Amino acid sequence: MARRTMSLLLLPRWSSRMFSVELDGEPVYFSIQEKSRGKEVSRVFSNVQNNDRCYSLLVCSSDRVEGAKFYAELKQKLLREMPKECALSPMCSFLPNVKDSLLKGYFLKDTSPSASLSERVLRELLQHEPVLVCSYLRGEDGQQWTQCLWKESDNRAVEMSRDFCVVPSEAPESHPATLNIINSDVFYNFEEACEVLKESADIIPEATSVLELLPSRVEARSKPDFPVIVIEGLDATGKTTLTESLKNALGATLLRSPPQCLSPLRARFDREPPLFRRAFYAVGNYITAEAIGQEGMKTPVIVDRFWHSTAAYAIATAVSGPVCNLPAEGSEVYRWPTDLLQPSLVVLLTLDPEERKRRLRDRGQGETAEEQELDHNQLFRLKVEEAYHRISGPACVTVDASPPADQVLQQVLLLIRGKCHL
Ligand SMILES: Nc1ncnc2c1ncn2[C@@H]1O[C@H](COP(=O)(O)OP(=O)(O)OP(=O)(O)O)[C@@H](O)[C@H]1O
Ligand SMILES: Nc1ccn([C@@H]2O[C@H](COP(=O)(O)O)[C@@H](O)[C@H]2O)c(=O)n1
Repeated sequence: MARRTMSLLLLPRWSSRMFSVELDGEPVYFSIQEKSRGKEVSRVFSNVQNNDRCYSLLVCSSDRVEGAKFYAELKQKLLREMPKECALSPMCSFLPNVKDSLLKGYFLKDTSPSASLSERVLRELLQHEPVLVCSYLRGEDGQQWTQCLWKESDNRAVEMSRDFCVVPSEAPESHPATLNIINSDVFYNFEEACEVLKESADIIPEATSVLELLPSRVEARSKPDFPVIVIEGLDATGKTTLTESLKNALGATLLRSPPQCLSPLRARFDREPPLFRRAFYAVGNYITAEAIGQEGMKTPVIVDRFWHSTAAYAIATAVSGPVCNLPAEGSEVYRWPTDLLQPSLVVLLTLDPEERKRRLRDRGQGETAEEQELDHNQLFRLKVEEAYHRISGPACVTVDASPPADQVLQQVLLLIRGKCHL
């Protein structure tokens, strides 16, 4: 019932929506108009042959947990049930500059001989799942495409609503994913991240175990007496090596985020869709912050990954395409959470990609799916690094991690002594 309410609510602004289909990893934008102006064909349809059929499916649930879970399952469901000749491209729809207006889904190009199977699958999805379904029809001139939003009637049959013409569109000012980053991919206070875990407890029982480990609320603590130094960087840039050496050199306490107590639950959340995975890492920072608050009264504290990692990986994953698609420097998505302890210094270790790969190979350990993505996808790696640089309050200080380990240590000790008077 919630799904239908949402669909109807969307319709009044349906014609103001923009659409984006990922072609070769790049978003291609189009919008819809009541009357066709000009004959320009959207690039989305440039390779569609006469007998091919195109559809779009957008997940629209008023319940974010249900929506996130269903979106994650949808691809497998479509691959399983649609004709094997049906190609899927990620797509989304959004109202330009309207926060939280992003709907994610798939664009389908079906080249199978008959429409019957795909239309049956889509009809069933429309009736039972939180989705909007559209089909695209080629105009009589063979050029212009129209978009028809499907709707249910009497709980069964599928009718088409009024058609709109598809027109190519310029890229919006900011990548559409930016509209939904706050509180879906990145959480800017403890309560918001906890709320996701509470809402997801029915479908992810481990969320309850995480909640039990959390402080009941985040207390406004006074700053620790000793400096707190965070070491950040992509995997295999030398964080573990450096943090261990710093611990010994400074007589410091070494902590990490996520903290040890979350280790048994980590693999479970790494398999979950971004909403849940990011909330898990977000609350991990608050557990580590509690420990920093206590240990920082006794010794300097070194922290292996903290907030910069949580936000940078989340933003880089949410935003598709090249680095220029990231939210601009100064965007609110790069701000530090209001209630999270601020370190005295954040050091970002950077490394030439080839050397990083060599160290990964030499280490010979397994990689997480996200780490494999870093290896295979140069764009993703660049986006993570750029997002690291753009996060503020505190900003990170970059250190070249390519010299031998003892030289990197000396370089960072110099920085610490300069900044933290140790
Ligand atoms: N400065 C250095 N020069 C050469 N090799 C290094 C240097 N620092 C670390 N290494 C080696 O590179 C590999 C990766 O280092 P390390 O495990 O410290 O990275 P990491 O950033 O903690 O990785 P991850 O985030 O994946 O845990 C290790 O085999 C380590 O011995
Ligand atoms: N504070 C953190 C720490 C880590 N992450 C996520 O974990 C992955 C990298 O961690 P490794 O321990 O394998 O180096 C990466 O996928 C980050 O998304 C995080 O979000 N926040």
